[in-house]
Amino acid sequence: METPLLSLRGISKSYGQVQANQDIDLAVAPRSIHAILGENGAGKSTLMKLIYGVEQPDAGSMAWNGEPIALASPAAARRQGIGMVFQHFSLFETLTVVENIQLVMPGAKAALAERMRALGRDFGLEVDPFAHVHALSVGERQRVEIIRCLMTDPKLLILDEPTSVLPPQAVTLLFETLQRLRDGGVSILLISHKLEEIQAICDRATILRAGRVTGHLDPRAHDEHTLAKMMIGRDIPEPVPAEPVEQGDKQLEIIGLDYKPEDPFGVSLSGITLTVRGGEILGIAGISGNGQSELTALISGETRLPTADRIFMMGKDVGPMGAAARRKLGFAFVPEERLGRGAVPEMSLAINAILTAHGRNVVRNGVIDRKAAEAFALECISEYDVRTPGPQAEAGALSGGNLQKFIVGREIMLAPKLLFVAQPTWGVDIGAATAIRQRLVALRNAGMAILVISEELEELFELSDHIQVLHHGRLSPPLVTRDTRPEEIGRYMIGSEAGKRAS
Ligand SMILES: Nc1ncnc2c1ncn2[C@@H]1O[C@H](COP(=O)(O)OP(=O)(O)OP(=O)(O)O)[C@@H](O)[C@H]1O
Repeated sequence: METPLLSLRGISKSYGQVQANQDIDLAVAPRSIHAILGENGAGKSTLMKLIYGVEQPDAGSMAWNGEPIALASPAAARRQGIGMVFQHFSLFETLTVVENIQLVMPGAKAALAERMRALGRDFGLEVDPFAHVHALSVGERQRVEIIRCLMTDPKLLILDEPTSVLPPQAVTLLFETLQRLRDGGVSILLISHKLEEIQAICDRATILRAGRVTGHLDPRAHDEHTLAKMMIGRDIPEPVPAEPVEQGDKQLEIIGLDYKPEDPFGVSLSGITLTVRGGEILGIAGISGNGQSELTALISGETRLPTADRIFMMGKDVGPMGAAARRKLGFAFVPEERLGRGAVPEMSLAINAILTAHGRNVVRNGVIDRKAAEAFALECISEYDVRTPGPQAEAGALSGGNLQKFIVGREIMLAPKLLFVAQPTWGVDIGAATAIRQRLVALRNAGMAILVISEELEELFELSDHIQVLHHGRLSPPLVTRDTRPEEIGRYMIGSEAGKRAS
């Protein structure tokens, strides 16, 4: 057998009591696209951090082209020829693309721009080097991150859930790029929860469960069902069907809302009109950056409206009200950013529960009832299958998907009349994603009004009774999901449907 580019033997890493990686063996072949699969908390990110030198293993050894190596830092990994593109981009928005590159690479702007263009041509990563980053789409920003890695001439490129932030068209382009890179001699390690993507481009896959390797295989030789079962150890649950429900009260109504954000890079909203009734799920589709964050802040109460008569919740004019006042009316909210907005990373899960659950008897006469808070957190952990040592664990120590499960669970447990969830299953594994969607549909069947913003069209089709599409700060009319094809939504997403109507 050909000498692997990278091989790991017996790699282990613990965080306190948690054995994040145990006795991992892995061989990455030259010129291959190798997927790392596993449910939330299985240890995928930890393994990538060990390979990129961000963390050090407690035990085990690594070899590069058959020679032993130890990677003390990301700089050491880069010198060896290992590059990593993180899920969260690290670009300065006010600088141009080439200025961002200059921060990490020596060289004059003109020469760097020329190299960027050459890499762009070779690998299908076209971006204008002199564009300002704030003006770029998410897909273009990701290309900049990849180019920045490629400028160091890596032999191994690590990508952590690269497609979760991309609209469908950009995913296809990214895959073409990855295949060209492989054909050009680069190996790629790819974390993804999307099995169809893995089957489309990966040559090999390694499956992790609870920190251990449960299998190495060729993903194209197995169907999605088998792969999913190997990952989560059981069959994927079936979706809950939406039952015919009598139309409930209007729990959220937005009427002709215009809004110009203070942020010069923000998106202005115009003529936003929508209604969510009890017993209904309304989905908002669209590519991020089309006004989603502005609309989300206005609905959650993070941004207050100076004018009245635009946003109503449970029949009350809430536009000028803050977030806490809206919650008192029976509104609950799961934000897109889990750390910082959804949870405070340095605090325990029990304390994080109190942040929004103070109405649930966990605070008495202004004093925190620690026992009640712990019991609430514990119930959330067991109901939503949050993998963590317990309510005293710090939120920041949970894997991304497990924290998402906790936050969604916490908000649902508040039994709101109106629930607003942004990206309900971002970074959540397929087993947990199905479980979250099942809950949402069951709550709808029980009469709750639910608003979902998601970039995943399939998810919206599974969940929503109606879909509206946000594009350039305008919302399409509501489309009845069962009478609508995904291509129609796709046309609204890129603005061609609205243009057709106007002309
Ligand atoms: N800094 C840390 N401190 C304590 N525990 C940690 C830390 N980082 C990770 N862990 C724990 O290690 C385990 C593996 O986490 P990791 O982030 O590697 O999982 P993952 O497979 O990438 O999950 P996800 O798909 O949710 O991103 C989890 O139980 C997590 O809680």
